[in-house]
Amino acid sequence: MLSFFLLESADDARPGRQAHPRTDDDGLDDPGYGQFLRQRPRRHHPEVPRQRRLRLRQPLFRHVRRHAVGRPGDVPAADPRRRAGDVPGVGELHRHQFDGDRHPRADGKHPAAHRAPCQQLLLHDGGGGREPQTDRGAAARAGDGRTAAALRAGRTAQAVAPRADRQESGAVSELSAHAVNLVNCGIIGVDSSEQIVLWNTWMVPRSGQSAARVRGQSLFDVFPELRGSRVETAVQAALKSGTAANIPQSQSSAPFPLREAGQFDGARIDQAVSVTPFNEGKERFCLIEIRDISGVFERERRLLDHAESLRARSYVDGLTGIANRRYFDVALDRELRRAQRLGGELSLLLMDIDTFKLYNDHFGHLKGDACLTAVAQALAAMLKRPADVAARYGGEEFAAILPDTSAEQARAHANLIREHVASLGLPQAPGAARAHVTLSIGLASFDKQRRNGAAALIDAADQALYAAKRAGRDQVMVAAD
Ligand SMILES: Nc1nc2c(ncn2[C@@H]2O[C@H](COP(=O)(O)OP(=O)(O)OP(=O)(O)O)[C@@H](O)[C@H]2O)c(=O)[nH]1
Repeated sequence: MLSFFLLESADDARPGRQAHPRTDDDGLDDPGYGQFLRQRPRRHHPEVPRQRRLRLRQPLFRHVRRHAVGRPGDVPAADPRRRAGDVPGVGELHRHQFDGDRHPRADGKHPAAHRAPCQQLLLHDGGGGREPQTDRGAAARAGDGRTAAALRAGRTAQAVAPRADRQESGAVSELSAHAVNLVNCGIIGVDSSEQIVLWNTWMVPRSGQSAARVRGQSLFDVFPELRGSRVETAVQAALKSGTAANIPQSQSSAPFPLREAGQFDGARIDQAVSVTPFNEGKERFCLIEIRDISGVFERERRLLDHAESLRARSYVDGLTGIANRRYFDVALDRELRRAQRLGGELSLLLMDIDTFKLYNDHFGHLKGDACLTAVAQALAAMLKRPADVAARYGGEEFAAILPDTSAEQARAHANLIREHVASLGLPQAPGAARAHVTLSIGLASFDKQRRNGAAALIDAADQALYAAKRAGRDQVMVAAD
């Protein structure tokens, strides 16, 4: 059952008050709507005692406009999170309805006797400024073959006749009108000449345009930027050949200049737009549905960011913060293929901290970890080219990939790295060959004939590293040809 609210604003109650345009709750100029509210109580309910009228202020106006459908005695039902007491005046509104139902009036008549003529459904007409259709025939008409005429007349608000008198088709039409204004998406109807005949309540605060302002105007005058767009093509195809279309997200995520309700200078909301033709009598119309999918986009973006950060983390060594073995493998493969393709040079360094077992045994594992991290950071700091890669190869072993670097250049750079690590002055354990932490480095370079794969290159660098160890540590050895 539909609900009927009897309303009067505090301003309206003042005698002799001059009617003047009022700004509606969306901050939009909507004189018709304000006037409708002001005039209604007196015109339609002269017999209701003044003291029983509600004195509504703006917050309640907003609430009622948003939650105008319910049953007598319901708490405002459109928003289940709200209860009657949440908005000042709403509880009163419902009490008022109860009172009207339960208690006899001063003149002894049961309120049911005066309720019928007072029945009004306050359904926002999108700022149309029209009187609601109070004649019972209007509801019925809107459901029959004259819907097209009703659309042209812009009847987005419809009257509710007493239920007993309602015709089935009229009731269906009323429900449709309510649904159009309650759905959580934008609905625009255009006729065969692309003029707007339907503009639901959702559109008003997001476009900054009331139904009264846009009704009868060309869609492309209201939104000039849509000219030449995929939306225009889709609307024309719908009107000319009856083809429905979804506007692909890839072409534009926000074709209509719509923003969060009430935010006229923020970013546009992301939109899913569909265009559907329909016929009414001999005339073809087109329905444009606009759904706000900003939330979906935002969630997608967050998921992508999360996936990206997981991927990045999966390539980082947890202890030292430089690339891990997994990344080293991927990078070496990529650089080798590049060198093979372009005939370029590529050198690989394998580095090992000398007598690190002694270090660990003397200072303990935690200090050992700190030493590994310091050496790793020193190594990374020495590799400045964007394509260079410093990685922890495993345990106390590190690797460096040096693209576009010959064996001779790599040897010089390896010595700089070794000296830099030595210069850190990290104290070694007693009994080590040096008083500070040092590196041994094995070097191998890409060779198209013999060392053209990752395994061969790593093996050659490894052998050079062990040669450096055998030769006394703290030195660079180049793999033999
Ligand atoms: N603290 C710490 N120690 C590690 C880690 N990974 C490997 N090590 C230690 O590194 C040491 C490597 O020792 P060895 O392989 O015998 O080689 P070394 O003592 O460095 O001697 P040379 O390589 O011949 O100079 C071992 O004691 C490992 O426990 C790590 O992540 N943290």
